[in-house]
Parts: sequence; C-alpha cells; structure tokens
Amino acid sequence: MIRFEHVTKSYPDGTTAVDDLTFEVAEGELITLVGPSGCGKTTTMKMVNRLIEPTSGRISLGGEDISAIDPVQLRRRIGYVIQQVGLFPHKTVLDNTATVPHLLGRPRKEARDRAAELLDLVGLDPSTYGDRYPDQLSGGQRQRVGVARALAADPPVLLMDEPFGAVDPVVREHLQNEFLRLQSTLRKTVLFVTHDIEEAVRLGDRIAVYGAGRIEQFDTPATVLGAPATPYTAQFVGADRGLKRLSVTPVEPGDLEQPPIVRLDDPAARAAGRLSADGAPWAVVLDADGSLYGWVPSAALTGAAGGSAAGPGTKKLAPQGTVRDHARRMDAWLPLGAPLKQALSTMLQHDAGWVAVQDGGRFLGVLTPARLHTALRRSTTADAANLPRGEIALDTVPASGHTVPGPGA
Ligand SMILES: Nc1ncnc2c1ncn2[C@@H]1O[C@H](COP(=O)(O)OP(=O)(O)OP(=O)(O)O)[C@@H](O)[C@H]1O
Repeated sequence: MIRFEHVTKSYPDGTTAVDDLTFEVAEGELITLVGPSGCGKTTTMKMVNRLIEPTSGRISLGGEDISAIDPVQLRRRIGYVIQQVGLFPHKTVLDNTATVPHLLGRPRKEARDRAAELLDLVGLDPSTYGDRYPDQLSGGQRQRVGVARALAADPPVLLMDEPFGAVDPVVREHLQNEFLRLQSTLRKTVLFVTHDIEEAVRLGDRIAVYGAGRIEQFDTPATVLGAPATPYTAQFVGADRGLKRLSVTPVEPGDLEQPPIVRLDDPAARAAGRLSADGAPWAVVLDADGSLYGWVPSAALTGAAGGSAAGPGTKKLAPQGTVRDHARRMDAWLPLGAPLKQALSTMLQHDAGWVAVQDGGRFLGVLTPARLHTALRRSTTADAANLPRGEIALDTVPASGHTVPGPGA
C-alpha cells in the first residue's frame, strides 16, 4: 500500500533527516515508527502526504507515485492525526468532525450524521459532547475528536504523529486500547510515530526502529524484543525486553500441561482412585460440556476433614457423593492465543499456581509459571532462528517439582 524506495531527505544546511529509506507497508497494516528525538520519524511521515518533499527516491501509494498526485487530492486519501490536535476552537465538536466531509461536498446534514457516528465510534457520546467546544474537553477527549476527524473522510491511510503523547499514562493506555479495537474493524493502513517503545510494541503489527535517519530493524514486536538485530536496537528496546515480550507472545497448545481431569458428575470414589493411581494431589474439574468448572484436591475427595488443609495423620474416610460435592470453583482461565502477560497477571490476581487455557469454551490444559517461562524462552529462540516455536528444543534447567502445583501453591 505504501512503498518507500531509496528515499532521502537532506536540508541545505547539510542535515540528512532521512537517509536512503526502503520499506513497504501492506494494506491494513499498522506500523509504528519508534526512535529517539530527531531521528527522522516525522520527516518520514510528512513525506507521505507531501508536507515535505524528498530530495531523492520514490514513494508510492497503492502503486501510484505520489509525486504525480496533486497534494490536495493526495491528502484526501490520507487522514492525519497530530499531538496538538489542531481543532477549530470556535466550532463545536460535531462541526469540527463534520468539516472534512462537508468540504468534500457532502450535504451538511449528512456530514453531521456521519460525524455523530464517528464520535460514537471513538467513545464520545455525541449527545453529550457534540455541542461542546474544544476547550470544554479533557486532553484525552480532544485526542479522540482528532481521531474521529481524521477518519471522517474514510481515508484508506492514516498518519498518526504521537497522537496520544500529550495525555497521562492511564488515559494513554485507554486510548491505545480503544484505537486497537477500532483498527481491528477498520483495518486502515497506519503509520504511527511514537518515541515510546511500550506504545510501539502494544500497537504495531510491525515496528520500524529508527537510528539517526535510518531504520535499524523493521519487524514484528515479538522479534524486535526477542531478537534485536543490532546492539543499538537492543539498547533502545531496553534491558527489560524479556518482560515486555510477555505482552506479545501468545499462549500456544504446546505450552500446556495436562493434569488429571475429572467430571463434575463422576462418583467421588472413582475420581479419588484416579488421582491416587496418578499420584496427583489434585485434578481439574470439567462440567458436562467440557468447559472448566474448577479443581478438586485429592484430600477433599478422600474425605479428610478440611480437604486440602487436612494435616498429616488425619483419618481418611471413604469418598462420598460425586465430584460436585467436593469441587472448588476456579474462574481463572484464558483463551488460547492470549498473551503470556495476561496469563501471569491472571495467576497473580487469583493467587494461583496455574491458569486454565480454553479454546471456544473447551478446556485444553493448564499453564504454570514454569511452562510460561519455557514458552517465553522457546518463542525467543524460535524468532531468532526463524523457526516455528514447536520445533525448538531447549536445554532447560529442570523445575524443582515434576507435578503441577495446586492452586494457591
Ligand atoms: N527545515 C529543516 N532544516 C534543517 N534540519 C531539519 C529541518 N527540519 C527538520 N530537520 C532535522 O531533521 C531531523 C529529523 O527531524 P524529524 O522531525 O523527522 O525527527 P523526529 O524523529 O520526528 O523527532 P521528534 O521525536 O523529536 O519529533 C532532525 O535532526 C531535525 O533537526
């Protein structure tokens, strides 16, 4: 969709803002441009809508050389969101958003209806905010209007230059999540400038890491974090890149452990026999349709008073009733493909030694801290070797136990 071929921008004073850039952005892809101040990110962006003309090289949009497109026509195909949103102070939020469609010839009423839809889309109720003026909004709300306005002409391409840079971290994360939700349905081709590596990782399908005027690495967030191409990139993404990588590494079926499984309606005696044969301290309990209900400690099944809390020497009774009578609920589960960070956070939140992973309501297995660590290492090695994760064998330091720790362990 967007293609840079050997693009250079030099200024008469001898500054080379961008030096021989070549890259391609696919349709519907969100690329984050990240790097320190002055490395050429904004210059790259402004060359796409011809606010800056390159000194040499070629930029094309959908196969068309942009130097042959009238800049005004070109900008109608490209939404532009900047940090200092640049709303018209004397116009209401609704009119600010409707300006572009109206300028493009849509009747006023139609343009305003569309603007109301867009405000709704970016999370601003038009009946509450539509009649306000920009100075009656918070910084985060103004940014949302900026995004709505950029989307108003329904351009296939969006350029976003630190659009969430001026708001506090909490609002910023909120805006990022909303923008991701929007992008998952709109699938615009987006160039997004930021100097915040966290933001670049969270939003980008791929990240372009800039050094002075050049791209040092252009790859997926997982690869940039797991296998930085140069010492510069490694230093830029930070020493805690393993931790950041948790956010972009999904849970895969091969990561899961398989504790014994019993069903809610199984007789307790049979379930106890099964656990005792396996030497397992607990089992996952599934309901009739195969989804997670919770877990049951072996001690509870064998009737020891107080279940898993029973001390040594407690007299064991014959198992009574069904598993349902002894099982404990466990709400902590994740969908397959959820990031490892969510897995870790769910374990911590539930104070549990494992978290169940399900696919469309079907239980697949459990992830433990040890397995999470292995998954992270394996995916990092796989990215560096350019192989599927399942094909990576690790030389692993053995975990201390060989059974899955019980919840709360
Ligand atoms: N008109 C100009 N004349 C000379 N140098 C310029 C001019 N405009 C920009 N530059 C230089 O080009 C380089 C790239 O600037 P650019 O705005 O693209 O950086 P950036 O990566 O977006 O930085 P920031 O994160 O601070 O916005 C900088 O060194 C800047 O000083």
